Amino acid sequence: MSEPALRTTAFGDRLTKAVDTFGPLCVGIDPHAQLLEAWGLSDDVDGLRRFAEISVEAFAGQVAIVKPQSAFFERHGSAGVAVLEEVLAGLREAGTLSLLDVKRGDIGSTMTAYADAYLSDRSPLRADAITVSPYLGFGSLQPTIELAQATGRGLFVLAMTSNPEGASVQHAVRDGVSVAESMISGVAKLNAGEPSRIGSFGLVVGATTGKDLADLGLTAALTESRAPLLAPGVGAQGATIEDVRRGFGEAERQVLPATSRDVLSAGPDPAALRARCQSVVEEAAALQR
Ligand SMILES: O=C(O)c1cc(=O)[nH]c(=O)n1[C@@H]1O[C@H](COP(=O)(O)O)[C@@H](O)[C@H]1O
Repeated sequence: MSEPALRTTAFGDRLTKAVDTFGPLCVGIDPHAQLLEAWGLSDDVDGLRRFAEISVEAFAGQVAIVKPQSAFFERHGSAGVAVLEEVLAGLREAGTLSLLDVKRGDIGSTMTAYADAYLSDRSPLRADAITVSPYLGFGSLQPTIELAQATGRGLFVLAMTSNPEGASVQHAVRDGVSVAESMISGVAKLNAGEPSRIGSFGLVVGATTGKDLADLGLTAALTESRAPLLAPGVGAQGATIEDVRRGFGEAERQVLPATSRDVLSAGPDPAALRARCQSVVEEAAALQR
């Protein structure tokens, strides 16, 4: 499939507007088996669909961006993936930005197919942005970069992940440059030509990594990259918004703190989910001051 060069409003521009309107929070839709049970739902496609409907109803129009995690839909097979399509369509209809968390990474020719799957205007699984893994080499992301640019979509490139195992790869140094820093430089180049405060190409930098950012001397590079910084790990993984403020230094204004279980555990009542979400939105507003 080849895509016509469509140039719509860049993702970075749309994200900047969404953050200005709703504040910087990203809420995840992660239908864990335990959460389905806690919400009184069955661990099957019917339970998944109800969970997804309630989540979209609760979060659309409340936060800057919503991040469905593909794995929790895929574990229900093709019918689960159909529910993921419904989530993405529901967010689109509500005018809420979607970030599909799929962490794709493969050789370039296969990345072309992943780009078609998630970033093409024709795909039923299209999202405003996706997460990608650059650990087959930053250059392997090129097909997704090109299609994102053509269709006004975005990518979030894994740089410093929130899990403790990530450091063994991401802190490794070659020719005086850490792997994480080389990912930041790659993204900075992509954002250089974009006019808005933040670019369309983001980085994933776990909220749990604050001390490492200082130790590796990365906060200035993060700021200069103009990348939106997805910072998962707030809540269930132990990080707080205050940790983000301390750890990201001057880059804090680019941070989208991300949380899934911490907010979802307030369900299934949509009003309770919205209330929990709003309390994190208020906390996260401190990052923009
Ligand atoms: O790309 C991500 O979103 C991500 C990157 C990372 O470094 N750590 C991380 O936890 N995530 C995702 O963020 C979500 C975190 O969920 P909670 O721990 O429930 O808030 C999950 O969907 C993870 O897959």
